[in-house]
Amino acid sequence: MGLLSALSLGEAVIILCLFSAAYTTTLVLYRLYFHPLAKFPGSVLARSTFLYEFGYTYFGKGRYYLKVKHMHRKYGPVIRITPDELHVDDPSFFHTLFVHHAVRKTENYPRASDGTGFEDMIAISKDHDMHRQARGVLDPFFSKAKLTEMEHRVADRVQKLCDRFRCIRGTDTVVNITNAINSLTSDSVSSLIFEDPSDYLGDADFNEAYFTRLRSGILSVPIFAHLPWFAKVFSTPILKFAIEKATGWRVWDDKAQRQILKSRLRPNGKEGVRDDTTLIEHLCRNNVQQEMFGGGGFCRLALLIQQAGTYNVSYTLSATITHLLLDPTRLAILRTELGLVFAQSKNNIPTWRELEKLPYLTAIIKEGLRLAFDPSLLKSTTDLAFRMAMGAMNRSARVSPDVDLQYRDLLLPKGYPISMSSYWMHNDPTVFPKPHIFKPERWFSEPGKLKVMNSYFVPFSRGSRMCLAQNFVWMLNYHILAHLFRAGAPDLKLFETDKSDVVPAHGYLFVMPKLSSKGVRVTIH
Ligand code: HEM
Repeated sequence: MGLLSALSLGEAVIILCLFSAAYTTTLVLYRLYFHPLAKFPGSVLARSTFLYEFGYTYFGKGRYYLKVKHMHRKYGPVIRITPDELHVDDPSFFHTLFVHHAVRKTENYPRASDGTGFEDMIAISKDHDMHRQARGVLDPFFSKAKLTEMEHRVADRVQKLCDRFRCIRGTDTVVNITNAINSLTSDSVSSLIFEDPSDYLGDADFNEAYFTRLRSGILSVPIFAHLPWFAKVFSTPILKFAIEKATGWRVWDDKAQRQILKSRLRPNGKEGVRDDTTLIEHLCRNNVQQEMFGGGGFCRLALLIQQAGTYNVSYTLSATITHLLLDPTRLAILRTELGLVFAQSKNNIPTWRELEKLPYLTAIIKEGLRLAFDPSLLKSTTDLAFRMAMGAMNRSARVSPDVDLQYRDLLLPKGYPISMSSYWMHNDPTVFPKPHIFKPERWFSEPGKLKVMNSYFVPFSRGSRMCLAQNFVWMLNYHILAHLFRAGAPDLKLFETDKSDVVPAHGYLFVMPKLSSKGVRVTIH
């Protein structure tokens, strides 16, 4: 106190600056020369500061994935892309990194959740053993068998979407398909979790405002991720209340609270078993402790699952639909295939099981998940080399807590995140010739080639932390595409939409097309 009061303001500022400079220099030197990852190559800025990643993600509008690829070209297949993280650019390592729990323990990298609003969960759970327990109770609910029992919930909503299209048919109304599919997906996911699900499909504009906010939320993730104090300010109770009021996100919490009460009040024996069971009821009946999902319990879990994948589904499907609408020849092949199955199925409504036997439809869905686009949209061949297929542009990281991982002659130390990007695998021209072309027929290759393609096809990741809802995503894809393109379905025509509205261009938390895109829009005839 005595020393401080003896200093003038100017002197105090100088001392503070000197102290900060000394601290920063020491930290940078430590990161460059003494850190356990110091021997791994990469640009000096990437190895010494997180600002490099922030700059390319925020100011570069989600283009760090391109910079990372550039660094690989210069420094080799294993590089250090932040002070804490290694990145591998070699598909042969994917199945070593993303492993099943029987192979070894896998933890999540907490920084990957920073800025998403789910920092407390780090997807389902950071810790390996906690994660195993949680997936142990969640996986049965998302199994193919269980989803087949709940299939009518998705089929009914697809029907509702088609009915709405029929009502609009012949008018000049422009429909935003991206928002419509977002609504369909949100309502379908909601129907798995709550007895009182959302009804965005009933909104005149398919709840455009909600999804616009979701999109701007995705764009602001880098700010919240890199400035944690900023996120803390926003999570103060008053601001939280204001944000929840403004965004309407509170609605899921309220629904979850009500659902927990309802489910807990039901008898636990056989008489409590119901056909229209929900995820929350499933957890209550299995006496799962809420703490398994962190301090927020079932409510946080419900919110996570509700929001985890709707954006991905609507982006992928909007792109697939665009490719088909721009390609009458392929669309005709699909329509012929669908005609047969609709004619032969009970009540002219095929089931998921029947639809997944259709080879062309299946190839279209796979190609949509791999997602390609037209190279003529790009200005230069350099662009072409970089922007070809979707996959997760944003990398995905795993931590091996107990054992070092071997990559060729390198030992990748345990306890540090190692990441990879499926984007480059889906985009490998040696496996997917002309990867920029949307070509479902590529999935009819001879068995040897197909085996390699399938091992490079990882839209849902692999191993113990792969997507919880991949079966659900397949089911949704089958129903939506089959009903939109069956004979007699309303005819969709693209409105002021071209491939640039679906070309992956920005690698934020989720992949985004050009930021000026208004989504895929159609008129209905
Ligand atoms: C096209 C659609 C989708 C794609 C491509 C996709 C892809 C993925 C991927 C790659 C992961 C692993 C992330 C990582 O490595 O850290 C993942 C995890 C996850 N996904 Fe999806 N997803 C989709 C849709 C959905 C939907 C609709 C839901 C919810 C109903 C969902 C729920 C989850 C959850 C909860 C996790 C975390 C799993 C865990 O930590 O164990 N996803 N997803």
